[in-house]
Amino acid sequence: MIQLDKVTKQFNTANGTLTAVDNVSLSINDGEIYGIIGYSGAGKSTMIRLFNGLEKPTSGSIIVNGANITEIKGAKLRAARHKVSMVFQHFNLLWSRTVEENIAFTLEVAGVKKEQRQVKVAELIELVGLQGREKSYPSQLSGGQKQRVGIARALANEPEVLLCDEATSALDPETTDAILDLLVSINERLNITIILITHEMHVIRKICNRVAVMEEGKIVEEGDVLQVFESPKAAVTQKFVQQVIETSGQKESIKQMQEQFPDGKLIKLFFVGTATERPVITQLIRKFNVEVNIIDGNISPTKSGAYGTLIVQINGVDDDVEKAVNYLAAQGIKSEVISHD
Ligand SMILES: Nc1ncnc2c1ncn2[C@@H]1O[C@H](COP(=O)(O)OP(=O)(O)OP(=O)(O)O)[C@@H](O)[C@H]1O
Repeated sequence: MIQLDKVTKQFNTANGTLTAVDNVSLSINDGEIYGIIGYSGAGKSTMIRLFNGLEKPTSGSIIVNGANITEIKGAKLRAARHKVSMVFQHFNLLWSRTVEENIAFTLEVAGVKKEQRQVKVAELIELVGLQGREKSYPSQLSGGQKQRVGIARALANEPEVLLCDEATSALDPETTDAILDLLVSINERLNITIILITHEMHVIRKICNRVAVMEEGKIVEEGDVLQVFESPKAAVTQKFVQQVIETSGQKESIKQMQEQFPDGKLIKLFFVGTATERPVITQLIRKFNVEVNIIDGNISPTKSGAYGTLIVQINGVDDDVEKAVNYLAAQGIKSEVISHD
């Protein structure tokens, strides 16, 4: 468990005191994937550096797995830091070393014997899916492969916490998804706590259990990812949520849709934590005497179920349409009628 209690970090600059992290309290459970999201300058990098003692808070306390890293020093601090590893946006690899030598480096520094190092490196290469690339140099790897090396290296000394500093921001969307999948499988296989910072809500939605939204050094909102998606309170959170839920169609006016589909009822369905494997729309057509056209939608999986919206046109006699809408409600799918015929 990681606990921050009223943590503030200030920097002295030429223009006076700058508060990068402002009175932040939060707790992160063992084994969860916790995301911190914010725009540039919100204080995310400073926050993540506080977790491994790279920055010292101006005030407040940080407890990582029982150790108050704001108070301990020397060997105790080094041991506590050992349990927290970091993955970087720009990989931070040693360019003159091969993949296996990069991963072995942390073990060399820790004084692990050669035979043990070789076993561990082989294990890590398999874990991150880099078999066959052991002898390659970083310059011969794709961005995604470089980040796999960065992740393997971070895991070499068997940390309890993995910090990811914009670990996918330098990657294209497909590679981002593959690296996020890898982080989830590492979290599940090794039961390691992952804390990531990002400016992309897609990353939060895809892999995090909980999220904290940062603005001007403060946590302005915090909670389960689905809950935050369902009812974002702070303006900045609403903006982030929009990033992932608006489809091209929904960005256009609803009025246009109403003109294009004048018959029946246009209904917006909200899927929040819904099991996507249930064929709800098929059941709707089978059970009721209605026709359903899917007009627009954006539903994506989160760690706790599907999240998103679907706009459908339901055609039929009033009574049947109403029954169909009630059926959806009974299935836990909220709906909003956006037009009547
Ligand atoms: N060492 C430092 N000295 C002075 N000011 C700093 C220092 N590090 C960060 N800051 C300031 O603290 C504020 C928060 O910066 P931080 O890098 O933590 O934000 P961020 O959310 O990570 O932004 P980005 O995504 O652009 O890195 C900024 O105003 C930044 O200029």
